[in-house]
Amino acid sequence: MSKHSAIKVQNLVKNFGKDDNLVRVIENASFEIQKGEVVALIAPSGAGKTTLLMMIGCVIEPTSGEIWLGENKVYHDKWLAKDTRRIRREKIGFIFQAHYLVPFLNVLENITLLPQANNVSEKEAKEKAMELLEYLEIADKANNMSSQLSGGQNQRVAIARALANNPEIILADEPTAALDGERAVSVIKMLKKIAREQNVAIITVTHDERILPYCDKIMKIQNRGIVFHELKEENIL
Ligand SMILES: Nc1ncnc2c1ncn2[C@@H]1O[C@H](COP(=O)(O)OP(=O)(O)OP(=O)(O)O)[C@@H](O)[C@H]1O
Repeated sequence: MSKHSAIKVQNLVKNFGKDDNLVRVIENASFEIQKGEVVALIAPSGAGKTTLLMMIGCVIEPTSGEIWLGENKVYHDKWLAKDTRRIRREKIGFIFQAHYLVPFLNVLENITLLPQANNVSEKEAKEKAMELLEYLEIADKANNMSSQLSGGQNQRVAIARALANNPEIILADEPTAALDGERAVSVIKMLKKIAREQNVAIITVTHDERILPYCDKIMKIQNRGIVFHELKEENIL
């Protein structure tokens, strides 16, 4: 296990159901993603992108195999940690296509919600949130409600929320799908900056060709396994 490794997966298998209803989604997938890397996960609908992301995020239990997050082995044919929610809270930031900000809380409150649930003081959580909003150039919206923000602004708030716990890994499920070209590129550039400056590994599920040139690698689910493509124009989709 190298100290630069953020995610390592070995012989991962995921089936849903059994007998006649058995659905084989992932079979013997093995790969490693380094800290600071931005990886695009692409595959046809139903190929298992969300399932793979949610297994890495300790949300869906694999059928078998091994998963390391940083230096911690979290899964080996069963969860090795008693409390997977805690791993999730401490190590992982999630960003979704729809931003899922809480509508009756303002921007600042949305970002401080999780750190406060993790026993960070209100003052400290707010300071960190303001720092993130400034970094994402949206500090002037701190006291606005989500409904008063544009799609791109809400998505930046969702990124700030995902970063609020200093995660080692960000898992994003189509974060730019709802955005026009310019905003999509601005969001992926932001994610790349975060990956580089904060040494965070990012996997982003995407159907969005516009953002691929900003990723370091493309990871595809093919024949229920994982293959990587370096980013050369002719390999894109
Ligand atoms: N809880 C479940 N029970 C049974 N089958 C499931 C369950 N969740 C997902 N599946 C099946 O697993 C496969 C992979 O689903 P998944 O949502 O991971 O695909 P995806 O690549 O993210 O698709 P999309 O691009 O359409 O979002 C699909 O065939 C789906 O029907």
